[in-house]
Amino acid sequence: MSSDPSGKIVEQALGAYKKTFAESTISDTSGDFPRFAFSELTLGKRLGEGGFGVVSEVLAFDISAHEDSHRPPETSVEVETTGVEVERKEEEEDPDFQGRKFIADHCIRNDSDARYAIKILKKSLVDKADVNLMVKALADMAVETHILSAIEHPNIVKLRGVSQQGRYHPEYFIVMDRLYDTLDKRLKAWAEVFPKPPPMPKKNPPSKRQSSGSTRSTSSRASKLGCIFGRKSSQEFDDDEEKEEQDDTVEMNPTTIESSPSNLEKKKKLLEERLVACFDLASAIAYLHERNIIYRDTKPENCAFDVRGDIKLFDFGTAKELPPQNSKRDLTFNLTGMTGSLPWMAPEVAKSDPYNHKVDVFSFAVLLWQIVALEMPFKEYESDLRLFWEEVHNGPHKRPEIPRLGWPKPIELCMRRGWAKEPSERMEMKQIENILRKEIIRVRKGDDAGLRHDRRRSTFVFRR
Ligand SMILES: Nc1ncnc2c1ncn2[C@@H]1O[C@H](COP(=O)(O)OP(=O)(O)OP(=O)(O)O)[C@@H](O)[C@H]1O
Ligand SMILES: [Mg+2]
Repeated sequence: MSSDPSGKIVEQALGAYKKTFAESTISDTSGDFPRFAFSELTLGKRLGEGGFGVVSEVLAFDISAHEDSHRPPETSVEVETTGVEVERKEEEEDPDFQGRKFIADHCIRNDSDARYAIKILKKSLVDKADVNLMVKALADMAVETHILSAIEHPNIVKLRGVSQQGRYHPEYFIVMDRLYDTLDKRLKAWAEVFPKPPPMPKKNPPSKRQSSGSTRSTSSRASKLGCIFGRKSSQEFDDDEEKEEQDDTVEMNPTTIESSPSNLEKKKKLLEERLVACFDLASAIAYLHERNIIYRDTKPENCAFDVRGDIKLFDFGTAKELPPQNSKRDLTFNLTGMTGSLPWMAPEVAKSDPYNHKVDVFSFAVLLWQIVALEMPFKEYESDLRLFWEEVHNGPHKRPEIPRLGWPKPIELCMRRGWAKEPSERMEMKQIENILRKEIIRVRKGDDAGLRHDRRRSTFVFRR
């Protein structure tokens, strides 16, 4: 990466960035974060890449060689000291030095794991010099920096530092916490714990569709989700453990192997783990909505687990701050259409109609279904996009299937009232968060430990 993008690209990217924060009430505090030159970083493994960005772990921040350029202008120290003491005193008092040192000193955990990662524009994108793509990529990075600098939630990735280069430089980067498995990877691992049984021979013709908003698919893991949420409801799952064990001895029943006492324990743990991930994400999105920010790209690829196993939302390039008048809920805005990823995208976004924060509720409801069902939503339309448009975004407004025997009613409610066609009929994320909290407490038989985000331990973020 060499030359600066042309003035025209910078101007357009700045324009797009400003549009995102037209009447902003959240301040960009990125100037308060420790700053680093790209040449100070020793990068390790490449952790992933998206449309614009590539993310790599940072093995070292070599701040010593560049410290001179960071030192503030000489200040007069009115005590008699030696030159070395003056220097040390200046360093100790300089918040920028302290922030940089803090990151440099903490960048490796337990002598081996990188604690931080950087996101920088993909070299191939910069080299391609496609004006429109570059504008979008630079604007996304600027938006992401602004939003991440202004928010703090235990389930949103933390910004730790920024690049010294200006925001519209191709070598601009942000430093954040290094995350591990993305949710899509974890979903596959969860699905493998209790593999999908072979399809049962059909005894009866399929019964009528049980509810509005179901898809065509009846085969799926979702239909046998009894084995994950309890056959009838998770309440009965809790109450009828013994009975269930006996029921499961039916010959050829594919759940036989899965329902030994130790497997029941495993299932419960897995259920709880997944519900906690859903609750944490709901809480993160509700937090954004309280600040008038819409996320617009909720999907498993944009969620990942940290070293402690807590889920985090990241990738804020497509987030948007709504104009303040949205305090009158359910006003809609003319925003960019087709933002996000199709299976989780609300119909109004797909159709480029005006929309508001309820688009995140739609996406979350589809994601909730995915985490419960351990299936890809709308996969039956994978090879027929036209049919997907016809049946999901238009016509019958089909939705993922909720099995006939049902999941816990509150969970079903979050799905049905989350992906309602009319945004005004969708619940608020806060309501969903509260429902999920109650559900976890119920599954844990009253234990509410760790479910108050405002009381959770959060790692220290160094700012001036
Ligand atoms: N903090 C992190 N720690 C570890 N891996 C990360 C982190 N942030 C992102 N990744 C990995 O890098 C990938 C790309 O990141 P991200 O989604 O932010 O980039 P993007 O170019 O903005 O993506 P998109 O095309 O989805 O908009 C992610 O899918 C994930 O695998
Ligand atoms: Mg992404």
